Amino acid sequence: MTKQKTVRDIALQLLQRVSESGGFSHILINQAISQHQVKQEDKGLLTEIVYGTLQRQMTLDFYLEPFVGKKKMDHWVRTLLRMSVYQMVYLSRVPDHAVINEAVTTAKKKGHKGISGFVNGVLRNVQRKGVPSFDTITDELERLAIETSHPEWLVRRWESQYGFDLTKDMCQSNIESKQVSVRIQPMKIEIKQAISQLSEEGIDVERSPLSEQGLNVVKGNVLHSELFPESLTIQDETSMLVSEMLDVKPDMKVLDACSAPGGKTTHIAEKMLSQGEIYAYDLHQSKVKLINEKARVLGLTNIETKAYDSRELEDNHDPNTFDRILLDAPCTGLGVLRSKPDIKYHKKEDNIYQLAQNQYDLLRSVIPLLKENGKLVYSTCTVDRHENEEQIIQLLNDHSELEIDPTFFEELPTVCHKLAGITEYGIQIFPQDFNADGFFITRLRYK
Ligand SMILES: C[S@@+](CC[C@H](N)C(=O)[O-])C[C@H]1O[C@@H](n2cnc3c(N)ncnc32)[C@H](O)[C@@H]1O
Repeated sequence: MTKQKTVRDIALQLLQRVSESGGFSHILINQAISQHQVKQEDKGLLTEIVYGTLQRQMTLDFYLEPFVGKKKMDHWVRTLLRMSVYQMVYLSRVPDHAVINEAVTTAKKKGHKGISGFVNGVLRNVQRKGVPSFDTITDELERLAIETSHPEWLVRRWESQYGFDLTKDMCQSNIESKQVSVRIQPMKIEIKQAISQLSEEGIDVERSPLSEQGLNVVKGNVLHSELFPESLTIQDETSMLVSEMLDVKPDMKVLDACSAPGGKTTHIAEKMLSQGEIYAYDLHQSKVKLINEKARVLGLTNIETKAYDSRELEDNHDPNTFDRILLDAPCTGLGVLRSKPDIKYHKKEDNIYQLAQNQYDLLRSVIPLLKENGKLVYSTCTVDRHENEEQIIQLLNDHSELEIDPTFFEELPTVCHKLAGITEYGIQIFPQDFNADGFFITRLRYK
């Protein structure tokens, strides 16, 4: 790290960039770590400050309100106050005086004496008087929104769709850290062997109940394992469940219509033991390259990629072609707010309806390509009935020749059978169910 850039300087810069560009925080963090050569021991603190401040942005503004009122300030000053209060309230290992001193130094460097005096005054007041209590908010949905830092429209929408208790659990789980999981490449290592090698490397894992290739990390950093990345891929276990439910066999012809960056495509390819054929499409060449790179690292050769608009695949493939189709559709991503907390501040309710139209167009365009005895999995990483169950209801209305594959429910892992999100149209997995990403998954077939 260069001398003049401290971890907190980098954190401030990153938070500014995320809010200005709406860019994804995990990508920016990784770039900053390599660009500033952040030391190993500082990576954790940097990640914690950036994610924590983003994850709790609305809560932090609520905490600051009595001390700053409606005062106009530059965006970077607000960001500096937010990240400082985040550390004072949530990071017990960092002493308050150190946080305040560093914030004041940054304010002096970036602004002028007046600003550093203001930052000093606000933070010392927070330290002396403490942050306000949520009990002052009488409306329970507004309180939940502020307490867990979710936009109020979203909390109200979830409550109307899933009820208060589920919504509360979901909001709470969205601000906690989630389970890290990995998928083994079974052509390179057997799962038992992977468990014992990881254990020798000081990494404790448990088998995932959702995928036979999945391991949940209990202790240690898998990125440091010798098995990574050729034999291990980082992937949420709920995401693994999607490819499991596609029920592929090695000799099949498979379409993955929205496939970048290739997490599920490569899982499917592994399940097919790199045999058969997978056609993996995505809109842009730059994204398609990511799939090729993943496949290369994992040694998979049965994937043919192409930049293509999957709403027009009928021009590229004959009807009745594929044994299996996966449509892992572009969506609002409301199930992955823990990894991408910026989504909750940028997405608007209208986006749900815009994306739903796109999802439906994609669904309608891939259906004719399914073989008569084929299976089509529709999935999203979002939690919203309009993008999920309601799409399927509409599709079944418009296509009376289709039905939900009844064997889908039988094949779901036992741990899923009693989940609150199971309906006759598929399964909605909430983030709190497995401490992992929220997903909707269903499977269709011809009657
Ligand atoms: C949820 S992501 C897919 C994630 C991927 N299945 C994985 O597991 O790594 C949805 C993808 O759909 C792509 N997409 C959006 N509209 C599309 C279209 N009309 N045709 C093809 N791909 C599209 C997006 O670029 C995005 O990469």
